[in-house]
Formats: sequence, structure tokens, C-alpha cells
Amino acid sequence: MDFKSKIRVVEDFPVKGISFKDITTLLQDGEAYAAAIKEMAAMVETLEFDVVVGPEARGFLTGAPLSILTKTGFVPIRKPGKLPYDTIQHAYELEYGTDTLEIHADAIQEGMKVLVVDDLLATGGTSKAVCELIEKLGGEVAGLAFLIELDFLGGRALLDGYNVKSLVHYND
Ligand SMILES: O=P(O)(O)OC[C@H]1O[C@H](OP(=O)(O)OP(=O)(O)O)[C@H](O)[C@@H]1O
Ligand SMILES: Nc1ncnc2[nH]cnc12
Repeated sequence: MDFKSKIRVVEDFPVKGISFKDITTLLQDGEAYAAAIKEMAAMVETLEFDVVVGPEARGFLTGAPLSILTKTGFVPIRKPGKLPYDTIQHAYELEYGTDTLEIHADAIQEGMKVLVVDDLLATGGTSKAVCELIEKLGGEVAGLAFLIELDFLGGRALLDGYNVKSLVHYND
């Protein structure tokens, strides 16, 4: 399927100069959403993982259905103050700002193999923070899977040493 034709590009959102890749148009198309998750599952078929970890909010929209399809569990990573139990935190930089992420301290056990899933890889700051949270808890990052990769931002270089897979690539 031509997934790019299902993704809406909005220029100058949320700030001037950002070419925003809006996946809501893909999500509202049932066939396209199902096909995208199925193709992401095929993309990670050779990877061994016990659990999928996805960051709020768009990482839930890709990670949770992928975890159901692959019959693995799902661990949410959230912005501060949302998770009710003991957490660990990590601060990171975005393409347009900074943020902090949290994970439940008991969500990942020592030696657990983890697949990181998100909708989009831009600068890689979010994914790097997610990997650091997983590793702080003793987990092993089996790979990272994205629906979209913004190649021109070089996020893949920040994730050097990890197995990074993306379905759709943009050069601007
Ligand atoms: O590679 P990076 O430069 O870190 O950017 C990618 C991240 O940015 C977006 O999330 P955002 O923080 O905008 O939050 P949202 O999912 O709640 O919209 C996107 O869903 C990724 O998680
Ligand atoms: N250009 C972009 N489009 C959509 N989501 C993003 N997250 C970070 N950069 C983004």
C-alpha cells in the first residue's frame, strides 16, 4: 500500500519551519491502519522480543496494536505525573522543544527483550530516552520500529548500534 498517500503533511505546525507528518488521516482509514500495523509486524518478524514499549501519545497508536498482533505485552511510557506507581524519568530534546518521559520502575525485568515502537523517528531524542529508560531497568533493546522516519534529521545516527526499522521515509 502507498502509505504516504494516506499521511497528511501540514506545513509550519506546530511552529514555523516544521513539516508535520499527520498520521490521523491514515488512522481513520481502517484498511490503511490495519495494513500499516501488519507491515510493521512483518518488518520486525526476525527480531526476538518479549514486550513492546511505546511512548505517549502516538507510540500508543502504533505500539499497542503491534503488541496485540505479535501477542506480546505492551508497556506505556508517559509524560511526567501520569503513571500511578514508582517511576524512573529521563529528560530529552525534541525537534521543537524539550520533554521528560517516565516508565513504571517494575515494568521491565532484568534481561527482558524489548521492541520500541513509535509513529515517527525525527531527531531520535524520544527514542534514545526510551532506550535509556529500558536499559536503566536492565532490559535489552531488541530493536526499534517506526511507521515514519524523517531521514533528513539523522535520528538513526543518534540510535547508532540499535536495530532501527521504518516503513515510510521522508527527505523533507
Ligand atoms: O525523534 P524525535 O525528535 O524525538 O521526535 C519524534 C517524537 O515526536 C512525536 O511525539 P511528541 O513528543 O510530539 O508527542 P505526542 O506523541 O504526544 O504527539 C512523535 O510521536 C515521536 O514520539
Ligand atoms: N515533523 C514531524 N511530524 C510529525 N511528528 C513529529 N514529531 C517530531 N517531528 C515531527
